[in-house]
Amino acid sequence: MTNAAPAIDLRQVSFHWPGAREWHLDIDHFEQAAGEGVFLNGPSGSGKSTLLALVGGVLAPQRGQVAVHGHALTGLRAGARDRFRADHIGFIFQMFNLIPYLCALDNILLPCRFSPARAKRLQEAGTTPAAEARRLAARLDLETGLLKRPAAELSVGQQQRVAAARALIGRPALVIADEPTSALDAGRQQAFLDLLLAECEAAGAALLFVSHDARLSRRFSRRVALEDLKRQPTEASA
Ligand SMILES: Nc1ncnc2c1ncn2[C@@H]1O[C@H](COP(=O)(O)OP(=O)(O)OP(=O)(O)O)[C@@H](O)[C@H]1O
Repeated sequence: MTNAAPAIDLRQVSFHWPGAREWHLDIDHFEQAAGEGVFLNGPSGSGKSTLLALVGGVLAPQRGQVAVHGHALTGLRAGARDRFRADHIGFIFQMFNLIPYLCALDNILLPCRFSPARAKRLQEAGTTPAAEARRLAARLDLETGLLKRPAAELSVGQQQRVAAARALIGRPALVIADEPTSALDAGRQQAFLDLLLAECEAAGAALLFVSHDARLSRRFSRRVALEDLKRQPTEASA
Protein backbone atom coordinates (compact mmCIF):
# COMPACT_ATOMS: atom_id res chain seq x y z
CA MET A 1 0.00 0.00 0.00
CA THR A 2 1.16 3.54 -0.77
CA ASN A 3 0.44 5.25 2.53
CA ALA A 4 1.08 8.79 1.29
CA ALA A 5 -1.57 8.38 -1.42
CA PRO A 6 -5.23 9.15 -0.69
CA ALA A 7 -7.34 6.18 0.36
CA ILE A 8 -9.76 7.10 -2.45
CA ASP A 9 -9.13 9.26 -5.51
CA LEU A 10 -11.90 9.60 -8.12
CA ARG A 11 -11.32 11.78 -11.19
CA GLN A 12 -13.94 12.60 -13.83
CA VAL A 13 -15.80 9.37 -13.10
CA SER A 14 -18.95 8.64 -15.11
CA PHE A 15 -21.00 5.48 -14.84
CA HIS A 16 -24.33 4.29 -16.19
CA TRP A 17 -26.05 0.95 -15.82
CA PRO A 18 -26.68 -0.89 -19.12
CA GLY A 19 -29.38 0.65 -21.30
CA ALA A 20 -29.56 3.98 -19.45
CA ARG A 21 -29.45 7.21 -21.49
CA GLU A 22 -28.09 9.36 -18.65
CA TRP A 23 -25.22 8.82 -16.28
CA HIS A 24 -26.25 7.37 -12.96
CA LEU A 25 -23.11 8.94 -11.53
CA ASP A 26 -21.03 11.73 -12.97
CA ILE A 27 -18.44 13.01 -10.51
CA ASP A 28 -15.67 15.47 -11.19
CA HIS A 29 -13.49 14.73 -8.19
CA PHE A 30 -13.71 12.99 -4.84
CA GLU A 31 -10.80 12.36 -2.56
CA GLN A 32 -10.60 10.74 0.87
CA ALA A 33 -7.35 10.81 2.83
CA ALA A 34 -5.66 7.68 4.16
CA GLY A 35 -7.10 6.87 7.57
CA GLU A 36 -9.92 9.41 7.21
CA GLY A 37 -13.55 8.69 8.11
CA VAL A 38 -16.23 10.08 5.78
CA PHE A 39 -20.00 9.99 6.25
CA LEU A 40 -21.75 9.90 2.85
CA ASN A 41 -25.45 10.49 2.46
CA GLY A 42 -27.97 11.25 -0.26
CA PRO A 43 -31.56 10.45 -1.24
CA SER A 44 -32.64 6.89 -1.95
CA GLY A 45 -31.70 5.95 -5.53
CA SER A 46 -29.18 8.78 -5.86
CA GLY A 47 -26.30 6.37 -6.45
CA LYS A 48 -24.59 5.84 -3.10
CA SER A 49 -24.32 2.05 -3.48
CA THR A 50 -23.19 2.51 -7.07
CA LEU A 51 -20.43 4.87 -5.92
CA LEU A 52 -19.29 2.39 -3.27
CA ALA A 53 -19.25 -0.39 -5.87
CA LEU A 54 -17.04 1.76 -8.12
CA VAL A 55 -14.66 2.57 -5.24
CA GLY A 56 -14.55 -1.10 -4.25
CA GLY A 57 -13.86 -2.24 -7.80
CA VAL A 58 -17.09 -4.23 -7.97
CA LEU A 59 -18.05 -2.04 -10.95
CA ALA A 60 -15.85 -0.17 -13.43
CA PRO A 61 -16.83 3.28 -14.76
CA GLN A 62 -17.28 3.91 -18.49
CA ARG A 63 -15.13 7.05 -18.08
CA GLY A 64 -12.61 8.39 -15.58
CA GLN A 65 -10.15 7.10 -13.01
CA VAL A 66 -10.65 5.32 -9.69
CA ALA A 67 -7.60 4.82 -7.48
CA VAL A 68 -7.40 3.28 -4.01
CA HIS A 69 -4.27 3.97 -1.98
CA GLY A 70 -2.43 4.92 -5.15
CA HIS A 71 -3.49 1.81 -7.10
CA ALA A 72 -5.49 2.51 -10.25
CA LEU A 73 -8.48 0.18 -10.34
CA THR A 74 -9.63 1.44 -13.71
CA GLY A 75 -7.80 -0.51 -16.38
CA LEU A 76 -7.72 -3.68 -14.27
CA ARG A 77 -9.85 -6.64 -15.31
CA ALA A 78 -12.65 -7.73 -12.99
CA GLY A 79 -10.57 -10.61 -11.56
CA ALA A 80 -7.66 -8.30 -10.68
CA ARG A 81 -10.07 -5.83 -9.07
CA ASP A 82 -11.55 -8.70 -7.04
CA ARG A 83 -8.08 -9.70 -5.84
CA PHE A 84 -7.25 -6.10 -4.91
CA ARG A 85 -10.51 -5.82 -2.97
CA ALA A 86 -9.87 -9.13 -1.20
CA ASP A 87 -6.44 -7.89 -0.04
CA HIS A 88 -7.11 -4.25 0.79
CA ILE A 89 -10.81 -3.36 1.04
CA GLY A 90 -13.31 -4.46 3.66
CA PHE A 91 -16.79 -4.16 2.17
CA ILE A 92 -19.95 -4.31 4.27
CA PHE A 93 -22.61 -4.75 1.59
CA GLN A 94 -26.14 -3.44 2.02
CA MET A 95 -27.48 -6.98 1.48
CA PHE A 96 -24.54 -8.50 3.47
CA ASN A 97 -23.64 -11.05 0.72
CA LEU A 98 -22.96 -13.80 3.27
CA ILE A 99 -22.69 -17.40 2.08
CA PRO A 100 -25.95 -18.73 3.56
CA TYR A 101 -24.91 -22.36 4.12
CA LEU A 102 -21.56 -21.51 5.72
CA CYS A 103 -21.54 -20.92 9.46
CA ALA A 104 -20.99 -17.41 10.82
CA LEU A 105 -17.36 -18.17 11.75
CA ASP A 106 -16.50 -19.47 8.28
CA ASN A 107 -18.14 -16.42 6.71
CA ILE A 108 -15.96 -14.16 8.88
CA LEU A 109 -12.85 -16.17 7.95
CA LEU A 110 -13.58 -16.14 4.21
CA PRO A 111 -11.45 -13.07 3.32
CA CYS A 112 -8.38 -14.66 4.94
CA ARG A 113 -8.91 -17.80 2.82
CA PHE A 114 -9.07 -15.71 -0.37
CA SER A 115 -6.32 -13.29 0.60
CA PRO A 116 -2.97 -14.49 1.93
CA ALA A 117 -2.17 -10.77 2.46
CA ARG A 118 -4.88 -10.51 5.13
CA ALA A 119 -3.71 -13.67 6.88
CA LYS A 120 -0.11 -12.38 6.75
CA ARG A 121 -1.03 -9.04 8.33
CA LEU A 122 -2.68 -10.92 11.20
CA GLN A 123 0.38 -13.12 11.60
CA GLU A 124 2.56 -9.97 11.75
CA ALA A 125 0.23 -8.59 14.43
CA GLY A 126 0.86 -11.78 16.45
CA THR A 127 -2.56 -13.39 15.99
CA THR A 128 -4.32 -15.94 13.79
CA PRO A 129 -7.41 -15.64 11.58
CA ALA A 130 -9.42 -17.89 13.94
CA ALA A 131 -8.45 -15.90 17.04
CA GLU A 132 -9.14 -12.61 15.28
CA ALA A 133 -12.53 -13.83 14.02
CA ARG A 134 -13.52 -14.73 17.58
CA ARG A 135 -12.23 -11.41 18.94
CA LEU A 136 -14.23 -9.43 16.37
CA ALA A 137 -17.34 -11.57 16.96
CA ALA A 138 -17.12 -10.93 20.71
CA ARG A 139 -16.62 -7.19 20.14
CA LEU A 140 -19.74 -7.24 17.97
CA ASP A 141 -21.75 -9.00 20.64
CA LEU A 142 -22.12 -12.22 18.63
CA GLU A 143 -22.32 -15.01 21.19
CA THR A 144 -20.00 -18.00 20.71
CA GLY A 145 -23.02 -20.27 20.25
CA LEU A 146 -24.00 -18.38 17.10
CA LEU A 147 -20.67 -18.80 15.38
CA LYS A 148 -21.31 -22.39 14.28
CA ARG A 149 -24.83 -21.65 12.99
CA PRO A 150 -25.36 -21.28 9.20
CA ALA A 151 -25.61 -17.61 8.23
CA ALA A 152 -29.10 -18.24 6.81
CA GLU A 153 -30.34 -19.11 10.33
CA LEU A 154 -29.20 -15.83 11.88
CA SER A 155 -31.40 -12.78 12.37
CA VAL A 156 -30.88 -9.87 9.99
CA GLY A 157 -29.12 -7.85 12.71
CA GLN A 158 -26.81 -10.81 13.50
CA GLN A 159 -26.03 -11.25 9.80
CA GLN A 160 -25.15 -7.56 9.58
CA ARG A 161 -22.65 -7.95 12.43
CA VAL A 162 -21.14 -11.06 10.81
CA ALA A 163 -20.75 -9.03 7.62
CA ALA A 164 -18.95 -6.31 9.60
CA ALA A 165 -16.54 -8.80 11.20
CA ARG A 166 -15.86 -10.29 7.76
CA ALA A 167 -15.04 -6.83 6.38
CA LEU A 168 -12.71 -5.94 9.25
CA ILE A 169 -10.72 -9.15 9.53
CA GLY A 170 -7.11 -8.86 8.38
CA ARG A 171 -6.90 -5.07 8.70
CA PRO A 172 -7.83 -3.79 5.23
CA ALA A 173 -6.60 -0.23 4.51
CA LEU A 174 -10.07 0.89 3.41
CA VAL A 175 -13.42 -0.10 4.88
CA ILE A 176 -16.58 0.61 2.89
CA ALA A 177 -19.87 0.33 4.72
CA ASP A 178 -23.21 0.55 2.92
CA GLU A 179 -25.92 1.39 5.49
CA PRO A 180 -24.40 -1.06 7.96
CA THR A 181 -26.64 -0.09 10.87
CA SER A 182 -30.03 -0.24 9.16
CA ALA A 183 -31.01 -3.60 10.70
CA LEU A 184 -29.74 -2.84 14.21
CA ASP A 185 -31.69 -1.42 17.14
CA ALA A 186 -30.76 2.07 18.38
CA GLY A 187 -28.50 0.85 21.19
CA ARG A 188 -26.65 -1.54 18.91
CA GLN A 189 -26.25 1.16 16.20
CA GLN A 190 -24.10 3.33 18.46
CA ALA A 191 -22.12 0.36 19.76
CA PHE A 192 -21.62 -0.89 16.23
CA LEU A 193 -20.36 2.49 15.02
CA ASP A 194 -18.06 2.78 18.06
CA LEU A 195 -16.55 -0.57 17.16
CA LEU A 196 -16.21 0.24 13.47
CA LEU A 197 -14.50 3.58 14.20
CA ALA A 198 -12.23 2.05 16.86
CA GLU A 199 -11.18 -0.87 14.66
CA CYS A 200 -10.52 1.40 11.68
CA GLU A 201 -8.49 3.77 13.83
CA ALA A 202 -6.45 0.92 15.32
CA ALA A 203 -5.71 -0.42 11.83
CA GLY A 204 -5.12 3.08 10.36
CA ALA A 205 -7.91 2.30 7.89
CA ALA A 206 -10.04 4.86 6.07
CA LEU A 207 -13.79 4.42 6.51
CA LEU A 208 -16.36 5.42 3.89
CA PHE A 209 -19.72 5.07 5.65
CA VAL A 210 -23.10 5.45 3.95
CA SER A 211 -26.17 5.99 6.07
CA HIS A 212 -29.50 7.80 6.05
CA ASP A 213 -29.23 8.24 9.81
CA ALA A 214 -28.17 11.85 10.47
CA ARG A 215 -27.57 11.07 14.18
CA LEU A 216 -24.63 8.87 13.23
CA SER A 217 -23.09 11.60 11.07
CA ARG A 218 -21.98 13.52 14.18
CA ARG A 219 -19.32 10.92 14.83
CA PHE A 220 -17.53 11.81 11.58
CA SER A 221 -15.27 14.81 11.08
CA ARG A 222 -16.24 14.96 7.40
CA ARG A 223 -19.73 14.66 5.95
CA VAL A 224 -20.33 14.52 2.21
CA ALA A 225 -23.64 14.84 0.34
CA LEU A 226 -23.54 12.80 -2.86
CA GLU A 227 -25.57 15.46 -4.68
CA ASP A 228 -22.73 17.96 -4.08
CA LEU A 229 -20.24 15.67 -5.84
CA LYS A 230 -22.31 15.30 -8.99
CA ARG A 231 -21.91 17.36 -12.16
CA GLN A 232 -24.92 18.65 -14.13
CA PRO A 233 -26.70 15.79 -15.99
CA THR A 234 -25.43 15.00 -19.50
CA GLU A 235 -26.27 12.28 -22.06
CA ALA A 236 -24.46 9.03 -21.26
CA SER A 237 -23.46 8.67 -24.90
CA ALA A 238 -21.79 12.13 -24.91
N1 LIG B 1 -28.08 -3.62 -11.01
C1 LIG B 1 -28.64 -2.50 -11.48
N2 LIG B 1 -29.07 -2.43 -12.77
C2 LIG B 1 -29.63 -1.31 -13.28
N3 LIG B 1 -29.82 -0.18 -12.56
C3 LIG B 1 -29.43 -0.18 -11.27
C4 LIG B 1 -28.82 -1.33 -10.67
N4 LIG B 1 -28.53 -1.03 -9.38
C5 LIG B 1 -28.93 0.25 -9.18
N5 LIG B 1 -29.46 0.76 -10.31
C6 LIG B 1 -29.99 2.12 -10.49
O1 LIG B 1 -28.95 3.06 -10.18
C7 LIG B 1 -29.49 4.16 -9.46
C8 LIG B 1 -28.72 4.33 -8.15
O2 LIG B 1 -28.97 3.19 -7.32
P1 LIG B 1 -28.18 2.96 -5.97
O3 LIG B 1 -28.56 1.63 -5.44
O4 LIG B 1 -26.74 3.23 -6.20
O5 LIG B 1 -28.80 4.15 -5.06
P2 LIG B 1 -28.67 4.41 -3.48
O6 LIG B 1 -28.42 5.88 -3.33
O7 LIG B 1 -27.67 3.50 -2.88
O8 LIG B 1 -30.12 4.05 -2.97
P3 LIG B 1 -30.64 3.54 -1.52
O9 LIG B 1 -30.39 4.67 -0.56
O10 LIG B 1 -32.11 3.31 -1.75
O11 LIG B 1 -29.89 2.27 -1.18
C9 LIG B 1 -30.98 3.90 -9.27
O12 LIG B 1 -31.67 4.62 -10.27
C10 LIG B 1 -31.11 2.41 -9.51
O13 LIG B 1 -32.37 2.11 -10.08
